[in-house]
Amino acid sequence: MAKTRFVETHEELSVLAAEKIFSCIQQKPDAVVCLAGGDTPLRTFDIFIEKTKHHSVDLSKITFVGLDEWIGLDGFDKGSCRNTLDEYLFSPLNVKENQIIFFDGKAESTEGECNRIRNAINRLGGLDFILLGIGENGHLGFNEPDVPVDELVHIVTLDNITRESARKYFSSPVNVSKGITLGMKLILSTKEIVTIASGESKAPIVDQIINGPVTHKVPASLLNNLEIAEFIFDKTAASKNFV
Ligand SMILES: N[C@@H]1[C@@H](O)[C@H](O)[C@@H](COP(=O)(O)O)O[C@@H]1O
Repeated sequence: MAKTRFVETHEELSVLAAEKIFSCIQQKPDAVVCLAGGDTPLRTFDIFIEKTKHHSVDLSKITFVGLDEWIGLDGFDKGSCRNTLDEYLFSPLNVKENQIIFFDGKAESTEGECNRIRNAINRLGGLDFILLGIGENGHLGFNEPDVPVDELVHIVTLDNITRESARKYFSSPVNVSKGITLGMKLILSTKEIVTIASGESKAPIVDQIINGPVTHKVPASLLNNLEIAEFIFDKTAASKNFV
């Protein structure tokens, strides 16, 4: 069974999540780490950056892997997953390009891009740590409800809730209908998984994850079966279950 922690605030959630990433890289200075984009982890990144600077941690052997990207966008597009990670994590930490494995959502061949990322992660022996957010529909990365769970890396047609929520990341309208993402098979085989959710908009899906069945209709619920997985929910996201 996964562990579930309830904390009062987004700040507490961020401190805990940052500690998890920090402890992983301290134990394994050449860890392969995947950190989701989105809004929820941004404060986690700040705290992680402060900690690494405070302790003068050498991150030069860490590999950072991207979780997902909107098809049609790349790191130069403000609001893309890569652009967010560049701004909030990679640039402040001075991470070198050869330490980053990230999807190019503008690649000529999307299947080729899936293969490139799949092979790169395979060569590294898989992921040591992943920090995930949860979509309002329960998605992880871009693994939408009902996606096949036996994929390592794949292209997904985004559902309406995801397209709708995309608006918060972009200052002008973007037409995104597909995403490229690490698949559930790869995510679930990660050695340590931390999943965070904050905000009232996540309360209904968090309630389903806590009280509903483990089902591929709610991809995040699949984490419930894993010992190495931990959920951290703040009071706003877990309002129906806060203890
Ligand atoms: N595809 C991304 C996910 O990688 C992210 O973790 C999730 C939650 O995002 P947020 O933290 O902004 O709520 O949805 C987005 O659509």
